[in-house]
Amino acid sequence: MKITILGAGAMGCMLAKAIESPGNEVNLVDPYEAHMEKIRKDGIRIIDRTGGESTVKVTSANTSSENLEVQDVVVILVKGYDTEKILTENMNIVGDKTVVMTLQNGIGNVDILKKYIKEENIAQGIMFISASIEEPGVISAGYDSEKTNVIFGAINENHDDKLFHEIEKTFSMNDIKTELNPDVDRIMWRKLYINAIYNLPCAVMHLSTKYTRTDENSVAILKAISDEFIAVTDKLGYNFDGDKLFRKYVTDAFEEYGDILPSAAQDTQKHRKTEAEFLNGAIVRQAKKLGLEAPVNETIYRLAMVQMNNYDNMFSL
Ligand SMILES: NC(=O)C1=CN([C@@H]2O[C@H](COP(=O)(O)OP(=O)(O)OC[C@H]3O[C@@H](n4cnc5c(N)ncnc54)[C@H](OP(=O)(O)O)[C@@H]3O)[C@@H](O)[C@H]2O)C=CC1
Ligand SMILES: CC(C)(CO)C(=O)C(=O)O
Repeated sequence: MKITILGAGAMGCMLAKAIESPGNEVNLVDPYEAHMEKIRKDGIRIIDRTGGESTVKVTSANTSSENLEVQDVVVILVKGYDTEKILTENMNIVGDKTVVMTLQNGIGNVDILKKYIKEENIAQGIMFISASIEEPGVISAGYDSEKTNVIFGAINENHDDKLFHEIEKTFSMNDIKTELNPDVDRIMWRKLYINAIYNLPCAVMHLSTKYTRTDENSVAILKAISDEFIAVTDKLGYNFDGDKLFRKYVTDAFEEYGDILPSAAQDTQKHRKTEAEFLNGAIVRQAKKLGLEAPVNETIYRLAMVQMNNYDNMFSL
């Protein structure tokens, strides 16, 4: 299978690890020239946070897709604010049957894909991996190889089911497990719960997950975000158990992501944009559509926007 990953940052490189096998062509496209050059020369070095290292070899790693043919699958793994740009820049590798898949966090990327791609060719999903670029060509990552790490699904019943099952196999070549799941919409909202309580709150508080869970004022904010999320998702018909989710991810020890810097906090540290629109911003948009209010999500979203619009104007701590 010919697969191109548009956006070969932390998660794009982890997906390359999932696909690498002699039968597959894996192409990376990313504007980070030094990163692409290092990967072309030495492959991707992946440092597992629980110990161990591996090297992933890809077919090509370039800043542009101009030399690539039409692909079987194109996966978008840039940050949400770059989705439209990267897709429109690379339509040369998208053919009539190419599956275009978003594995980005949050809600809203599919609506962007729908503007350019037939619905039966769109796939959406989510990755249960935490990773960051340490230096060009080097990724540090944490994931549980006993669990499913990537879940994806179709958005339209007229999709090519055989091809989607082939993709499931192709994306499970190594110790990263990928699952095709008909309930992917619900799973994406369920993942948004974790991102909504941690990504922007950690970004605006400048704290890792551990300290947002141990300060009582912060816990009160996380609880309010959680309650509003549950009101919205109840109205969408998902009926998540809010108390159980809050206990699992906030009150009790949260081993998987015990003390990490979520991707939006990493972005803030580097004075980059965050995916605010696709995280708490998406909850606010959905609440409005449903005639609900989500004032705490809206405040966190707006604080994150103020912060990312004013990196140059801030005093330092
Ligand atoms: N990191 C994590 O732990 C997790 C991240 N996610 C999600 O995965 C997605 C990707 O995040 P992540 O891998 O962390 O992000 P990174 O910042 O590590 O990587 C994104 C990459 O996309 C590149 N890019 C941006 N615009 C373009 C373009 N026009 N053409 C080609 N490449 C482009 C970026 O380059 P440049 O830097 O030059 O802009 C960057 O290298 C996000 O939706 C995130 O929320 C999900 C789970 C966990
Ligand atoms: C849940 C978490 C924090 C790690 O996978 C994440 O999705 C992110 O960092 O954006």
